[in-house]
Amino acid sequence: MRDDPEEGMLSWDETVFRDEHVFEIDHVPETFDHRESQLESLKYALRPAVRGSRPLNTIVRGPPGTGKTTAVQKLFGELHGQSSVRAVHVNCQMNSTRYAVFSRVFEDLFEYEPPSSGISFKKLFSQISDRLIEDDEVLVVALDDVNYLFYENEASDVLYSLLRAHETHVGARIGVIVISSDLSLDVIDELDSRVQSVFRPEEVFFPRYDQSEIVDILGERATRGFHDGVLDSIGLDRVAELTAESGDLRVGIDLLRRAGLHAEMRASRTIESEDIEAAYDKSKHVHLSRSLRGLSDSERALVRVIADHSGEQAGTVYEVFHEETDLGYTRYSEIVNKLDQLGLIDAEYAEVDGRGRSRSLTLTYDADAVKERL
Ligand SMILES: Nc1ncnc2c1ncn2[C@@H]1O[C@H](COP(=O)(O)OP(=O)(O)OP(=O)(O)O)[C@@H](O)[C@H]1O
Repeated sequence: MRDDPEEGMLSWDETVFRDEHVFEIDHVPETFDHRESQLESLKYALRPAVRGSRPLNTIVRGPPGTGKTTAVQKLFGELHGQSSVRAVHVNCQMNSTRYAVFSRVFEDLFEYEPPSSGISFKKLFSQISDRLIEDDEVLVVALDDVNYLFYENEASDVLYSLLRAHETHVGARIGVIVISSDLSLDVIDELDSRVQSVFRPEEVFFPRYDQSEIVDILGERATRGFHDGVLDSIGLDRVAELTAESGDLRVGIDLLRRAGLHAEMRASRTIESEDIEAAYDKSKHVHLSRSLRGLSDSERALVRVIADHSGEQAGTVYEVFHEETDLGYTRYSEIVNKLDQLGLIDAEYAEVDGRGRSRSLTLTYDADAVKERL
């Protein structure tokens, strides 16, 4: 008897997923529970904009994957119906210079991109302000992942321009929501004093979800995403437990999706513990993947070198890096600092055999996991 090659496989139209899209990274969930007080505070800060005044500037802080972006996007979605408000969300990981941030705002207002060069920042800003005044709109800019502006030394310039707009462009009304997931970064403290004197934001904090909240949120997502009976409560509890280890809800959402795919690969119509454990090996690194995604070529090159020379002295690492990229020491030091601030490496000063203090550079993640994702 011939083996049936189809045996042990689900047919093309058999799947554990009812709607796989709900597990995608940019899916905005329909239900958004456990963030009532944060939404209230944000709404309070934004309310003046609806009446045509500048909103209260706000700083949103909290660890990764705690719903900060989603909360702001939900409220911006509601504001889009208001003719007096223009709400623009800027991802600072992707737009990490002042020119790039304002280009995003320009693009939102004019529905086309400004030239990437050949027009001065001043001109770009004037066009934005003129447009706002002409349309009688209040602008709210959400600077998401603002920590990236600090790593590039652009934060003070960006905020200064936005916050002083009503003085430099009379009639322009602009407010900012600054979002940071880097808890070691003291946003206000790190700004120039000229910015500090005009930036006194409201603060909204997003704590980690506790395990029962995670069960609740992921359970809702699983109900929408999987067919009935695919994931039982024991499986859901395990996913929540693994998610709570990092506190990043993204791990849990990714884990649900990968566990579903793993079950399908075994031709199973239900997710079992082996699917969850196997999937977790990849899902636990979603934060790492995200940090690596925004890096430039030379930054990636340095991560690669450190992965091969983890724990060695900064001077030794520099020699290898310079050999590969031809970049100088100043740029090298800047990149080391950025990778350190991103939590990808630990750059610690230590005594070296009586020769004074030097930094040693250590990768904070497993080297293979990093290299696989570069
Ligand atoms: N209360 C919630 N209900 C449903 N889904 C949620 C909730 N909070 C967060 N999520 C989901 O978790 C994921 C991460 O949320 P979000 O991107 O808003 O986090 P964040 O705090 O902005 O993270 P980061 O600081 O890393 O950018 C998203 O896919 C979002 O849909």
